[in-house]
Amino acid sequence: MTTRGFPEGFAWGVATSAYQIEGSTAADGRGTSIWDTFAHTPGRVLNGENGDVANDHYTRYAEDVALMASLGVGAYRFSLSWPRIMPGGTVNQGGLDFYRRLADTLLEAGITPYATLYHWDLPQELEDAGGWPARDTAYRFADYAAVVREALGDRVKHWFTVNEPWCSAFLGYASGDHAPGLRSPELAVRAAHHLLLAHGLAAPVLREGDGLAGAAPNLYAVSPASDSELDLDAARRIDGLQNRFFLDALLRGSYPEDVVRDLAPFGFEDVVQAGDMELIGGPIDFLGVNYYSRHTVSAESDGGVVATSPFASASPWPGASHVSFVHGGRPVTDMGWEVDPGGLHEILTRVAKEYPSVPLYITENGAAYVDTVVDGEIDDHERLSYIEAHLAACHDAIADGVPLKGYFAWSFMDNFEWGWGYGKRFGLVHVDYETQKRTPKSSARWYGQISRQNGLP
Ligand SMILES: OC[C@H]1NNC[C@@H](O)[C@@H]1O
Repeated sequence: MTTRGFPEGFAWGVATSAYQIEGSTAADGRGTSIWDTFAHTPGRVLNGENGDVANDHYTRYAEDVALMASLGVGAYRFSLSWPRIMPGGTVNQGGLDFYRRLADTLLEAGITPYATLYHWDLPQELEDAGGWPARDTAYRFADYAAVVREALGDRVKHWFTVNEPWCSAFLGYASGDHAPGLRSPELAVRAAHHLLLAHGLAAPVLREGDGLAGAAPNLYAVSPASDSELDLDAARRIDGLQNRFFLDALLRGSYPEDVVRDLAPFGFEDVVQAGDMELIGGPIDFLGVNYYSRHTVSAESDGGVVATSPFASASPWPGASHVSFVHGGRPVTDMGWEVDPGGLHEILTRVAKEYPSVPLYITENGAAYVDTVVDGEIDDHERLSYIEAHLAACHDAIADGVPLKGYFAWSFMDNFEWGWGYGKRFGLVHVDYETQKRTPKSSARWYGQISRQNGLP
């Protein structure tokens, strides 16, 4: 019974990424990624865990697609492993063949493939040549996009260029919490621009013919801890780096002046070259929004940090010194992130109101909670409630005129949660890593029902 219907054709999906689930990191010609290197470096990932095996999805993809279909989801957002497709800069048919098989299996099951080209697993040889701080990497990404479009464009029509460029740039090169684990704000601001330039160069390639493309930034609702001038300015800085830097560039073709000013001490103005912003702000068919929580920002430096790794790290916020994050009193997930579905409504209506109109997808939304297996069942009512509340926020946003076209739950199944290893479970489907047994949680069955009925009770 649906009392809150979603628009006809709304895409109900689940999402994953290559390094987090595939395993088989040396199979069929795959090259090394920066996450292979990072995860095998002691002290970078909890318990020394890595993606060598992960969910063994590379060999179990058909089983996983059949499980998705049995649940009733209609779309699947996955990522392509760049080092599997172009190790050492040369095309690897063995890697492309895997994604051809995956796309064909999805289509045969009636599931629409949505492919992300970059979900953080840069080929190591490109990092050795300078990584995202090096402008040439953006052009190598465009070459990769052309190979992918040629090989998979007959099967895949929906493309996302880069996933969460904020994470790749600021966790990878400023805080060091993510691969390649560097701690240089100067490198981070260069990386942020070149990830967006990579998007700008690749989007026209992916949009040739009947291709549809966008990017998938991670956006947060942002509030000051108080209405003091210092807290208001701290919130401005965080909102600028987390949200407006990416939204303005992608949707307006310019960077916000206040953020450019904040980043000037890190050499940011030298990074942008003539023509870059026209490329970055070029036409897209949709924008992905990855949303998890709200930042409540204080100018007091004795507050907390947003946990992005179990290890002590440097700040991922160049130019935002004396900033800390406080809890607003809401329940938190196993990641320590506040549950705030109102923040999703806030972000969606803000993008729809303040930026040129573009169709939106929730490309990631979900929650980690500690799951307990009882007689082979997992009753993950907290995760189900989290998703239900955020879907209600989506429904309200659509009623308020937001052109929301779909929702991808993060994640289809438990997987490698970066610096946290396998200890944080976001999946609708439970994975026993000893046996690789998949078990749908109560949230999976509920979500599949919502998908089939295209609406909330
Ligand atoms: O932290 C949960 C997710 N957030 N966005 C990127 C994904 O790779 C993460 O697993």
